[in-house]
Amino acid sequence: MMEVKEKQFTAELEAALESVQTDQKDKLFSYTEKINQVNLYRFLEKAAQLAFPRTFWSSANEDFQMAGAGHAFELSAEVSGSRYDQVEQDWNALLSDAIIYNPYHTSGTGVVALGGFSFDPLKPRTALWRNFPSSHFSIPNYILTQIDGDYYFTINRFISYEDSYASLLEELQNNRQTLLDNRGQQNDTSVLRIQHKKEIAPDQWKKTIKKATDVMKNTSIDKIVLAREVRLHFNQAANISDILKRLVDTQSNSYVFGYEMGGDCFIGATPERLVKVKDDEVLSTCLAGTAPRGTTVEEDEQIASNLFEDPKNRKEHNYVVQMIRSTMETYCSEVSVPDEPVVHQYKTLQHLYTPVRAKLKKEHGIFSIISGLHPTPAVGGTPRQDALAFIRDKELLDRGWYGAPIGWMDSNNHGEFAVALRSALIQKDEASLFAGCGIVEDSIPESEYEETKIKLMPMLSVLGVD
Ligand SMILES: C=C(O[C@@H]1C=C(C(=O)O)C=C[C@H]1O)C(=O)O
Ligand SMILES: [Mg+2]
Repeated sequence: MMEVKEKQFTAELEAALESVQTDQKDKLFSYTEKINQVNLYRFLEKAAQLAFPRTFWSSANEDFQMAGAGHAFELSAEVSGSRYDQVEQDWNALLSDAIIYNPYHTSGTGVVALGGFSFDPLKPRTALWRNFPSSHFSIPNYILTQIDGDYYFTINRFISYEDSYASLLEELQNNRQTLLDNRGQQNDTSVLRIQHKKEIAPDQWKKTIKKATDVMKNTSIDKIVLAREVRLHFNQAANISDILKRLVDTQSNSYVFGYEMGGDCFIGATPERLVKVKDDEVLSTCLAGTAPRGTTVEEDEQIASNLFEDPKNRKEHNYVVQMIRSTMETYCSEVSVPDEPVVHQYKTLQHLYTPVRAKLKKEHGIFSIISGLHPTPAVGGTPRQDALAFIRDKELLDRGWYGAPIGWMDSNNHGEFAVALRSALIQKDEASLFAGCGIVEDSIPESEYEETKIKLMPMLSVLGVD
């Protein structure tokens, strides 16, 4: 730390400790500084060496990235109905007492909570997701933020009145030094290989699709999203920071996330924004309807125009648009949705895409919108409750955090959540991958199966070779 900054830091820390002791109340202390460039993946490696659980977020165009180390404070709610309210209340309570030094007021610096929810709190949790509660947010102890090429470093420490100034200072300065030290061994050069790949009950999955299409022919259910799991076994423990880097490098137009809990890490590169809030500006995305990429430009364009014209894919997509538009109208004004989707291209596939823009009504925040939107018919179905009941009853998978909101929010009430698709739960030398499809009345099980394969490809390719 430069001399002048160090003085500032020690003065702020001292004042924070004094405030905690005077009020006899534990408080979160947060200190942000601007720093020179630091490699985010190296930061994550150092965090692992210090045994800190890690968090990571990279926005779709990579101009905003956060890497977190440790949990200075955790927000978690197991209650199902009001889990969004509970997290929001705890977050507001934490902020109301927090002692924040942050001259930059830049999104994603200072007191930032990263976290997410499970897909369906009413589905019994299995051992697979034992480390991931129904909702969990972390205010990391240390956050490295990159915005448009500028770097910020935040220290968050929950201070108790029993803490001593000298040991606090030593702890924070030592960790800061280790985490921001860009030297040391380069990333592991050993090659991760997939030794064993097991598709979990693919035939039964296809049968469930048939069941769903039968149900849709005879009831008012229009769409049900069904997902399946692939379990991998590697030659060695997977290196999380390497995999996150590979996802960022290879998956353009995608949010890359990582969330570590109890040694397991949920990672993904998802194309789907659920909601972004910056001041009163709200953005959401309708994404559904899928086709592969072509091998030539002509073939690619032909596939895209077929996708755009295809009634079955347009149907899948329109259910999402209708639902997101009506939900946004509840919480926002000036909701603007184009009449037609466009085709967006990703590494291995193309999607129908409709962006949504709106202005947040004063009485609402990001959590009201999340609670209204999740699960959209892109991951649940329509009508929502009937589709969810079918999934809960018939899908073999414990989705855990797959298909659910994952993201961040800060003390300026800025935040963004994506839908956790194209994702995997890494458990040392094993991993579970997830992919699903929007099933409508005219879905063909075999084609939906092929669709899941192209959705699994990006994750399989960064996790090694067969
Ligand atoms: C369910 C997933 O993706 C969803 C399903 C899609 C579809 O069926 O066309 C497309 C995008 C998402 O809405 C997934 O990737 O697992
Ligand atoms: Mg589809």
